[in-house]
Amino acid sequence: MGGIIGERKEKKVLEKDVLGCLLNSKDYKGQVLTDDQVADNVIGTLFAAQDTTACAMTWIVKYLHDNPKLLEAVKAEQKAIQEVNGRDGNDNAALNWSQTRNHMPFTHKVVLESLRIASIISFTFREAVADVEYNGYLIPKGWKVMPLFRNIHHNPEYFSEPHKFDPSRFEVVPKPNTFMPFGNGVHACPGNELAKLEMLIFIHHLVTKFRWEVVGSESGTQNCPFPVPMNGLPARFWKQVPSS
Ligand code: HEM
Repeated sequence: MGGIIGERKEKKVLEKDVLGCLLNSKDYKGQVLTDDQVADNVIGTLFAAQDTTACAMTWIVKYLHDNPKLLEAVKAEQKAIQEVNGRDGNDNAALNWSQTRNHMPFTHKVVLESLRIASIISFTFREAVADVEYNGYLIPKGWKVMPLFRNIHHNPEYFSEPHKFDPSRFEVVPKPNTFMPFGNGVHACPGNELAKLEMLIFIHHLVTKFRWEVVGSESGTQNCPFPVPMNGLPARFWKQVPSS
């Protein structure tokens, strides 16, 4: 990273990508970020954005594989969209925004249920900025508090049969503060909508173009640091021949 600041002075760095924004950003005193701060932010974003979404997608592949009836329902929904896009004879017509927002209600519930069960980020930290009394306990100012999202997501009081993969439970909106795969409050995930969009697009292409078989998967979960199936999810994929 040694040369970035030097080069910044000579070249106008692109502003439209993440690295460009970081290299060009200035604080209220007009100070740019140091190379270490730029590197920290790039690594942080990769960690927060890429690994989380990749883990979520791994679980989606597993849950759909393990629940053939749900897979069929997702396929039906996605094939209907594919058919509409192929009507003009163009099999490769791209998905559009409205289709991802309005024509994937079941797939969307599959995404939410995957996020609930897998609880990719299972907890966060907050610091009490004032004394707080909660349920007869005093949390003194300055103490750290660790909300455990996974415990809330797996609490049968909020989600009946919490270990059952059941996307239909999202036909009813969960009670406030019981479903927080992207956290909550000022530090809630800014990539929330992007991540869900990526998952919908991924599922569309996965189920309309491929069939797959999980080979030799093991039960259990491994945290590296986000949860993935134990020893990964070895799978074989076949490209489907488009139906005439
Ligand atoms: C399935 C994918 C993802 C999950 C489950 C996830 C989950 C979370 C959670 C739980 C937090 C902590 C919120 C809190 O402490 O209240 C968080 C923070 C964050 N996420 Fe995500 N995230 C995902 C994808 C993304 C993507 C795609 C991006 C960026 C493109 C992103 C960027 C961030 C950033 C920058 C923060 C820190 C926010 C802050 O501290 O103010 N995440 N994410």
